[in-house]
Amino acid sequence: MTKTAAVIVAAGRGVRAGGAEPKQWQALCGKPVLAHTLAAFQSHPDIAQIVVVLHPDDMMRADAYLDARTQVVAGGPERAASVRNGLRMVDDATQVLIHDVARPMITHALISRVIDALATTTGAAPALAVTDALWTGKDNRVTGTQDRRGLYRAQTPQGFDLKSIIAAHDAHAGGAADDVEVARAFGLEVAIVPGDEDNLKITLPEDFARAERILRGRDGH
Ligand SMILES: Nc1ccn([C@@H]2O[C@H](COP(=O)(O)OP(=O)(O)OP(=O)(O)O)[C@@H](O)[C@H]2O)c(=O)n1
Ligand SMILES: C[C@](O)(CO)[C@H](O)COP(=O)(O)O
Repeated sequence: MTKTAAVIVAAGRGVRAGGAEPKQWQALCGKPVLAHTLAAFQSHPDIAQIVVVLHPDDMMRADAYLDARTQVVAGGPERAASVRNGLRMVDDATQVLIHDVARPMITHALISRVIDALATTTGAAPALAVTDALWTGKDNRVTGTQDRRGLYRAQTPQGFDLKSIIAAHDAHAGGAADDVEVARAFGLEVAIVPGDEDNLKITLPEDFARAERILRGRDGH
């Protein structure tokens, strides 16, 4: 029987976002970013287990947002190490969705799209095709243009057969931009799932206001 776990990576320090504390602990419509992200997975009917990967300094900060299916583990010095630590805690699933805590606008529809895609492939991840012209630049001057055809903006959750992605991470030395990079280096096939423009990664200070606008729109405000 197929069972799905989620690994929520939340061990970063959110340097680019600024603020008095790491972005995952900053408020979004009155609740920490982490609370929004966790709630989306905890309320999804097909998620059997959740592992939250926290910075060692934050190990007690998530207690108020945990439920019976949610466990905490310490992360590592880069995202890939945090993912590995999270994967090691998964013990009640055959496949796993790996998601950035910094993407709190995740919806059940997108979670379900990734889960459904895993029925026919070892990897599946959401992305949006690049629709703008692409340049290279230096010192605020355009230095060239790039062909956008075949380029995508990757999102999370990135889903995989659990044993396959564990083997891929065990075989992958060093960091990686995402888990699709690790999976493909190991030879795994990864299907592209339609992403969601609202599934932004809170990275810069201005992203909080955009996320709040989306949240308020969902609540009909
Ligand atoms: N050692 C790390 C680094 C990042 N992450 C997580 O990976 C996700 C995507 O990373 P990013 O947006 O870069 O978050 P930060 O590393 O916190 O941001 P910054 O690079 O601005 O410090 C985030 O949910 C972050 O918490 C993690 O779990 N462990
Ligand atoms: C995993 C990711 O969100 C996919 O777009 C992205 O690679 C994270 O990048 P970051 O530099 O760790 O923010």
